[in-house]
Amino acid sequence: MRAVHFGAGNIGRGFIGSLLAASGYDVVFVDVNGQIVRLLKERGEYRVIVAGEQREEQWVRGVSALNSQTEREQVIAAIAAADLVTTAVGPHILPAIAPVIAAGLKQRLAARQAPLHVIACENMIGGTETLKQHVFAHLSEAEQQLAGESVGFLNCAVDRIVPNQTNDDPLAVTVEPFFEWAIETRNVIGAVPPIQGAHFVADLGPYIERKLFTVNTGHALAAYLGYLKQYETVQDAMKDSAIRADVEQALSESGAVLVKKHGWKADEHRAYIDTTIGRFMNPALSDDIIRVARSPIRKLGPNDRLVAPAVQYCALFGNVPHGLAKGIAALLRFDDDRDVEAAALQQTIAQHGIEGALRQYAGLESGHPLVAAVREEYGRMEKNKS
Ligand SMILES: NC(=O)c1ccc[n+]([C@@H]2O[C@H](COP(=O)([O-])OP(=O)(O)OC[C@H]3O[C@@H](n4cnc5c(N)ncnc54)[C@H](O)[C@@H]3O)[C@@H](O)[C@H]2O)c1
Ligand SMILES: O=P(O)(O)OC[C@@H](O)[C@@H](O)[C@H](O)[C@H](O)CO
Repeated sequence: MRAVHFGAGNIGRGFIGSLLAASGYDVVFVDVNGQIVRLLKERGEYRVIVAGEQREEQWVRGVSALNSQTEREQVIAAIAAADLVTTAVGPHILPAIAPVIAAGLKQRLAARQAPLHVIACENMIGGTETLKQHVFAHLSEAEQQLAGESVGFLNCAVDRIVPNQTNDDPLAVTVEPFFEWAIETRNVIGAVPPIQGAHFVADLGPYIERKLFTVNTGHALAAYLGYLKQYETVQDAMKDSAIRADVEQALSESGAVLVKKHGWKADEHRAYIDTTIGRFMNPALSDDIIRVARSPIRKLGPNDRLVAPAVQYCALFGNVPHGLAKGIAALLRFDDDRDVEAAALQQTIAQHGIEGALRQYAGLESGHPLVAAVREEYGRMEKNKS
């Protein structure tokens, strides 16, 4: 079995590539990072360090790599011969990789009709569906029809905390022990792709929302509130009892939405929240706040981790979730100049106020009750810097 994986970064090497190799796939990583591609080619293996109560090392073997900028034809040929194409590049990169995936599909469709599955492992609702739309924009109607018969685009929810790496070996990747990969079977063509440890589900909706509105919501609160108090890592921020209480409150609010909307059992969801908070506090990891806070405009999106559960909470319960509102306010205060989205967000706020930013990026009109709550929290942060 052959898999082509776009994005040999933290989650690509630390989770997807490692699980696919363990499942028996020959994994070809595709990346634009020349050093990582060269080392993967030279060595054909790398180390995953699982950092929990014990430290465990696993070797991922039999992998290779291609540079999508300089080896485009080889990437196309690899896709044409693959059983599985996966991505972990970041939502904003999906349009950039769509042309080469489309070219691979064209070559494949001309030669054979064996099923191919495509899975985008990005933190977003409908990530693979979004990738499909970008890919289909590069195919003719006839090609789209053919692709519809043999290419299954499967949405998924992917969960494993993989921080920015500080190992001496640039290929080694330190990860947490926990992982969960829920893959929707709705668009499977033929048999589900054999992936060890993946959880195949008929309807991904409850799983992606549980993951995004718990793990990523809590992470966002810890990062944005931690940034305001000048902590460097999520682990340090979570040791601050006030931040931890704020994370807890926001997760109780998003949890109320998830339990009511999807029928997750309240006690089981409570256990899921507790596990999540334990993961944020894992003393064997050091996760930079700047990584978790990255791309605040994306994270302010109407379907993303803060605004979506907050708006749904307002609609379901008729009042405002103040913990989530505080998270949104803290996001609006994120002004680290190493992050291009943070700079653009601060420029929008300077020109149009936080109401303008909430309208433009979150789709929230000024009359929405959440806006007043965010404004209040935002003002309080100005006074207290926390
Ligand atoms: N790190 C985590 O804890 C984690 C967990 C779950 C999901 N995710 C999601 O996975 C995705 C990747 O996150 P990450 O943390 O691994 O980021 P990362 O920056 O470590 O990895 C992204 C990789 O994509 C590569 N890339 C960029 N442009 C490319 C292109 N045009 N073609 C091929 N490769 C390209 C980069 O060089 C990099 O190696 C994001 O959507 C993120 O939300 C991350
Ligand atoms: O990757 P992002 O920018 O969407 O979110 C940052 C972190 O919350 C995220 O990478 C988590 O570590 C991950 O989603 C855990 O599964």
